[in-house]
Amino acid sequence: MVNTDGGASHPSILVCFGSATGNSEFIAKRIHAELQNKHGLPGARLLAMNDWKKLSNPAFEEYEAGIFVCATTGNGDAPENAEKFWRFLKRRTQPKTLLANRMHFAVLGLGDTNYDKFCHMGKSMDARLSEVGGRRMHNLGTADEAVGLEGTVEPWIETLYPALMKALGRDGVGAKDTTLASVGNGDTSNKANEDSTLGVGPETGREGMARQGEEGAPAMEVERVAVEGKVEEKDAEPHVADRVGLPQARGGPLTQASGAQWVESLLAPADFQQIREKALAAAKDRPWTAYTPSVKVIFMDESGPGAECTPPVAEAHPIPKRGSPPRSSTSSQSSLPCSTPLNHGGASLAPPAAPSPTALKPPSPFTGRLSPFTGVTGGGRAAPTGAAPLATLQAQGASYSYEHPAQAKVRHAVYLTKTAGDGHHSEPPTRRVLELELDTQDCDPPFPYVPGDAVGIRCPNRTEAVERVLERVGREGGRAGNRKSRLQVTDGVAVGGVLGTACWTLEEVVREVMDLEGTPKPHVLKALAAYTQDEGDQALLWWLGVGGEGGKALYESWILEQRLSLAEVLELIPSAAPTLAALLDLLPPLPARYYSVASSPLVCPTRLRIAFSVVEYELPRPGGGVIRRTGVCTSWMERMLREAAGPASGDDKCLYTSSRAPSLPPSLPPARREALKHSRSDVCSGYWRGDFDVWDDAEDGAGTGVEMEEEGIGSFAQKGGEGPIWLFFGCRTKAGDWIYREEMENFLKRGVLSELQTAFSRESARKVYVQDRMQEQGEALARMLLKEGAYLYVCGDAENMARDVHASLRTLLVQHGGRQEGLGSEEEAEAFLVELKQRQRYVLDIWA
Ligand SMILES: Cc1cc2nc3c(=O)[nH]c(=O)nc-3n(C[C@H](O)[C@H](O)[C@H](O)COP(=O)(O)O)c2cc1C
Repeated sequence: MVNTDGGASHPSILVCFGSATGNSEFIAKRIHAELQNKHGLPGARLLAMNDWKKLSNPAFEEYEAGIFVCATTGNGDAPENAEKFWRFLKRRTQPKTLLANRMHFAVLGLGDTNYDKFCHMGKSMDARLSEVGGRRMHNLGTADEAVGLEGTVEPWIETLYPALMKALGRDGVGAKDTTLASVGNGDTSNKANEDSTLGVGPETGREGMARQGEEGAPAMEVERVAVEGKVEEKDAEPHVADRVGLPQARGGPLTQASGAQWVESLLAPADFQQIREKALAAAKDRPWTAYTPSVKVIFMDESGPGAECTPPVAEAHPIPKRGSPPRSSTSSQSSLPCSTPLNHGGASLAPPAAPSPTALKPPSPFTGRLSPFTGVTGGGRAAPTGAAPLATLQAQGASYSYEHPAQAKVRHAVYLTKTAGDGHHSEPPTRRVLELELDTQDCDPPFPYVPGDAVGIRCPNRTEAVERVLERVGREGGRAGNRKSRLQVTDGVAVGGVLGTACWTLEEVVREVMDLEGTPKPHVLKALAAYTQDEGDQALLWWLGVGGEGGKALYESWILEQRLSLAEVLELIPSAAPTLAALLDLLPPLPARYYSVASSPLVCPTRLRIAFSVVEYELPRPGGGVIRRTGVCTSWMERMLREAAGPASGDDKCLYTSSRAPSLPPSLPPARREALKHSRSDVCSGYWRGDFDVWDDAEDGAGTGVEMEEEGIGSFAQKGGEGPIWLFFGCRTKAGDWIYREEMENFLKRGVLSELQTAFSRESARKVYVQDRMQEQGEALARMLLKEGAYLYVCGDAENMARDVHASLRTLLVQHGGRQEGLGSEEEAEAFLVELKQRQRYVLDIWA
């Protein structure tokens, strides 16, 4: 959380965020920095919405302008750091004159159209601010993560600034950035307020922004910053080597981007040449925009004051405790060595890309870091509604977070999928699912978790990416050329919270903190143009960054569709050499990747399991062929484990395991302990109450969809007698990726499961999915849902599986419920399903 008040008495502008996974926070930080550094508004205050009372002037209604960036989480809910504020704002007793027609406001909502209540918070907040007397200075923006946030966010921000300046009566004053000509639809009239009284304000979604772009002045036309070849040295700090402004375009022949092997497949050189020529033509006679980073990098001198700074391991990741944490039942068990009973169909290690043979090493610390999250994962993945893990965590007094992660050791890792070479199967595996057990025993305070939690793994950037960036920032000269140089960052925008006050080495910052793997946003490319020596490269980056006249289409087809990372862009554009300050300013922090917990704290509170697919996929390559891509974190985990494990030994099922003796926590009742010896599942805290479940595991993506299976079924088992439990499970092939098969069959045999329906999509000419199996069992399912009060849990892919399952449910309800149940049409069935969701009887844990 950012301490945002800075002591200024009556700042007039608030930039507030409500964010669960960091997107809104990052956007708000960027807006705040740009207001301060580019638009001459140093009084702007940045804060998480809940922190409004911490301001030196907590009378939020007295601020002249408020910019609200808010995500929607849960089932249309406010993120935790906005909840309090939202409760305050929507209080019925709030006077209609709360904002006294004084505060000008703008709301940017973040959401995902895979969810039912798309951008519900943004829309509601926009409407409510208007209801209580705020004056809307800019259209509501609704950014959709399903198609990429930047399509809405970038134009919304571009048009926000002129609208804000107009609202403050400062048109053009203090604006250093000449992109301010476009006013967008900054209607501050009362009409704008009237428009939003229905609860959904005038929107600026993707289409809305397109319209707005047509009306506003195109950015290309207004960027007129003359830089006549001068490289300005703006910062007087020793060792700060920020080059500001654009070097003189040299003309001369285009540099042919050779592209090292790791990006060679991304773009044919011939295409590249053509593209650069187009960009040059588009950029002809266009002036450039300077870029001024708002962060300052101070390289520490070994003998100077910096010698006292603390390296990040000790200082940047202390685990803060809030008072003395109360010992919960979970945490009290945390020092016990725990069981890892392994009795499932794990595959022997048959590495598709085995490392060079080495001896098996003893378990080593997991160099990634763990941070818990409120039931969410990156990439729009949701943990089940109803779980409140972070609250649990906080109740226990620990406050691990992205910035303060815990460290864990790997105790055990095994492939759950069978692979070619395991002695049983000659077919290559369709995919590899790895189960990993992490030991959090050394965490102080304990690292608690509950079923339904997701844990974030912070992994480093790929070595190639790190090397590329180090080489480029090294061109800045001075200490930026030395990867071991310690540095501190001040006025940091994006990564400030992660760096804290510790001094990191240059290499650490590049490897662990900046996101080099994400696709760079257009504004990043535009800024990069200012750090590029070659005329063709400059034109290309600028063209991609400003959009318009083909640049936007190129950005989509070349950067977005190929999912080029920043490091790959640098590889393809050899003359681009941004400074470290620029990168720290422009890039978001490397995000944690979230995985649902696949174990139960009651079996062992200090052993935490996750199961994930090693992400590998292909994208169509422009001009034919395919581009192979791999997931950053899952590949890293697999590689790390392989390196630790050494070569596969014939009958070794485990990729990696430790020698700890298994034992169960003594506090469990004897009967329960006995039961647990025979299964790896356990009870959970009341979340799973259901009667049947659907898990589909056939899709790509890092999640497996099965991770809560143990929890769910274990919970049902414990609750025994509440009703039958049906499980629909889908994957590609029975032999290849039916993970946890043994457990499922065991549950069936023991009567824990009443029905197990499997669907294998690649076993026959006709693809069979879980929804097909559900149709076959339509009558029973409709009866359970309509008459027997069944609960339904759907877990897995959001885009295809969850949608198809939903459609199937509608159909089977009409077919088997029909008129006598009041479900004569699909619309009526849909209304019934919506109600089921509201009652938490139809719960989704899905991800795109
Ligand atoms: C658990 C979870 C629940 C979500 N629920 C919704 C929702 O109900 N409606 C919506 O439009 N988006 C929903 N989203 C999508 C987020 O709003 C979207 O990913 C956004 O970019 C997150 O921004 P943040 O990182 O600032 O939290 C949900 C995402 C997660 C992870």
